[in-house]
Amino acid sequence: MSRPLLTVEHLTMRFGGLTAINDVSFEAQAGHITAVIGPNGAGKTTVFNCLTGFYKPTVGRLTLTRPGSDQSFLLERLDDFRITKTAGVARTFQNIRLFTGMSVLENLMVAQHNRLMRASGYSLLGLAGWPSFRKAEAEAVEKARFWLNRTGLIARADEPAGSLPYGDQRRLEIARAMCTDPALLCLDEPAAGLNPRESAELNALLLMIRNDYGVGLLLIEHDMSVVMEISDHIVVLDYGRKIAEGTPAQIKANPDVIRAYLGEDDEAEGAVA
Ligand SMILES: Nc1ncnc2c1ncn2[C@@H]1O[C@H](COP(=O)(O)OP(=O)(O)OP(=O)(O)O)[C@@H](O)[C@H]1O
Repeated sequence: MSRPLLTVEHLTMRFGGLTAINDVSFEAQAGHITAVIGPNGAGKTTVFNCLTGFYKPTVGRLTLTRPGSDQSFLLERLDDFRITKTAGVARTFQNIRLFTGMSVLENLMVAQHNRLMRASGYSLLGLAGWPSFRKAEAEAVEKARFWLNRTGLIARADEPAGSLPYGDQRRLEIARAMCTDPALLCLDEPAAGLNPRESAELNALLLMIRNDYGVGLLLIEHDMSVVMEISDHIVVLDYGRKIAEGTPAQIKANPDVIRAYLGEDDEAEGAVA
């Protein structure tokens, strides 16, 4: 069997006297959607921040193995920009972070800045007209337009990103992350603030990315209608510890998860429907 896309081993993160993550281990596979769930303060965002280089873990090993190659990267040893560029880990944020004054298309061009600068030879002359830059620029526009098509945003390519409805901005963030050709896409609460129709569109988009591009998705989400419908595997955290992992059916039936997070009353029944 091929190696997992992501292997998290004994991850521990302490902030002074507070242990936000305590000896957490799990795997995420390429072409799968893995969700990390748990109550507020359980440590979900801290896991993402360790994976994407915002924090250096106190203890633990985070291994990313690019599919179809033997290349593995220890993420905790890479600078944050190399985590995206070399290891292929992209992320979106709980609070949308777009360049709101730039157009939708320009937001996707910025995501490809590294490739364009390389093609320019890092010089103004290069920017002005080297053939390699012009070719890279045309490819970057093509890739941006490709993802705008796939996310249903192509008609809005020239509008300022900040003028898009909230659900469109969330999809634009995902399109921007996809423009970096990630092996692992980390999404921090992508359904936050979406109405039921937008949530359903988000589910379809994430399933398309999983199915058509074989990307591994790692998802933090409180909306159980999203988590239970699209996840292949769920990891449950509580007070920084992993208390369960398994399929959606296993997680829904797990007494520890019900006690700590999902709840047993009618309200929780609705939450996991
Ligand atoms: N930079 C930091 N400094 C100190 N404490 C932190 C820091 N980042 C997170 N924490 C603490 O770590 C714990 C886990 O926080 P984290 O944001 O990872 O939880 P979460 O599961 O993502 O919560 P939520 O669902 O509310 O976003 C919390 O007690 C939080 O206050």
